[in-house]
Amino acid sequence: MNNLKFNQEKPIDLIAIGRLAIDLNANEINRPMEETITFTKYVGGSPANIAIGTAVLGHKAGFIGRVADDQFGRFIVSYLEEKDIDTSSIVIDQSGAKTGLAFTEIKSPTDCSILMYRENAVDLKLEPKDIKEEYIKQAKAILISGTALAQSPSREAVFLALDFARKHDVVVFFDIDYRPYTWKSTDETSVYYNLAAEKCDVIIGTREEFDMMESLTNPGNDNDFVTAKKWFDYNAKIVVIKHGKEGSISYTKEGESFKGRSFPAKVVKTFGAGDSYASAFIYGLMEGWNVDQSMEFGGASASIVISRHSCSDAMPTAEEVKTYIEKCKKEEGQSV
Ligand SMILES: Nc1ncnc2c1ncn2[C@@H]1O[C@H](COP(=O)(O)OP(=O)(O)OP(=O)(O)O)[C@@H](O)[C@H]1O
Ligand SMILES: O=C(O)C[C@@H](O)[C@H](O)C(=O)CO
Repeated sequence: MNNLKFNQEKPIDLIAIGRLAIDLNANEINRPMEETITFTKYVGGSPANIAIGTAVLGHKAGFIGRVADDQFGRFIVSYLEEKDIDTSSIVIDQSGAKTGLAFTEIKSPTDCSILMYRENAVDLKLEPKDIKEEYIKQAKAILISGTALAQSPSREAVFLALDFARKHDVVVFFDIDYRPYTWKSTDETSVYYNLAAEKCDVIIGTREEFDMMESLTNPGNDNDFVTAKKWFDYNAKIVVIKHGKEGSISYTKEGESFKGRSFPAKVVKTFGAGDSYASAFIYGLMEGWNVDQSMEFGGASASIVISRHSCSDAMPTAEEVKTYIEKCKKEEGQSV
């Protein structure tokens, strides 16, 4: 059991809101992008990855976002539909805005970076009129992703979605998803992230992302408990701080804390860990599992995805994750 209350009468498990983009992952890995010749195209964008992860795990996902009226936009919508994700609230944008491109550089399994082409990005053209109250009302939970707060009108659209979620008994997950290249200043980032976080039930971020959020209000703090405690005075029930290979730590409003382990991984690339962790963690919570069981599921999913070339295309089924956990525990001599 956990401390979240999902309304089981709602037909959609999780609606993700925000970035639908394209990943172009280098095929010639373990070298700088200057030496890369070919790339493989995948659907990308953190909230898109999380929605895809949710669907592959076996839950019903939906999406609110905008795509460009071009080949990339059609590829994205088609891929989501193949995963049985509801695309009825994806708007085909006619402004000429372009799909965000993430060129990924895999210099080594531990030295990866992303070259972002996000000029006039279509995902940030999301408008309040794209947010349908009747659609959000159908979800047990929504996921907002911090990058969608970076510019208007996307920013206002997200805050409207938050208001509808709070009005209709919809649990709100906030993946901080801080991508500096999308913001003008850290002060602006910190202010808007804090305003959004006040309305959320579960906040997930890395230590560095929380440092950014606290840069104005509690500069220099690196204490995870101090970070988490602040949000329980608002709507938060669970706060998760991710620590890469070291795993994760969570705190609950009731005063519990849990350490999430990481799992062995034959790392191909590091990115994708956060999105796969989030989708599997949310899956566990929606299944009614304990917070620590859900964290374990998230950690195992992450170790699978970083061992594969893609993010979205690499998302595992619930059976794959469970089997991997059992395999690791057996090899570690633990009772399964
Ligand atoms: N090298 C690794 N080996 C095993 N598990 C890992 C590794 N890196 C990350 N993880 C798992 O993934 C979770 C999330 O990773 P991380 O803390 O890097 O989040 P993130 O920075 O949001 O990820 P991303 O790189 O996708 O942005 C960790 O808590 C851990 O469980
Ligand atoms: O979220 C992004 O814009 C980048 C993603 O598309 C990419 O898959 C990644 O970095 C996932 O963590």
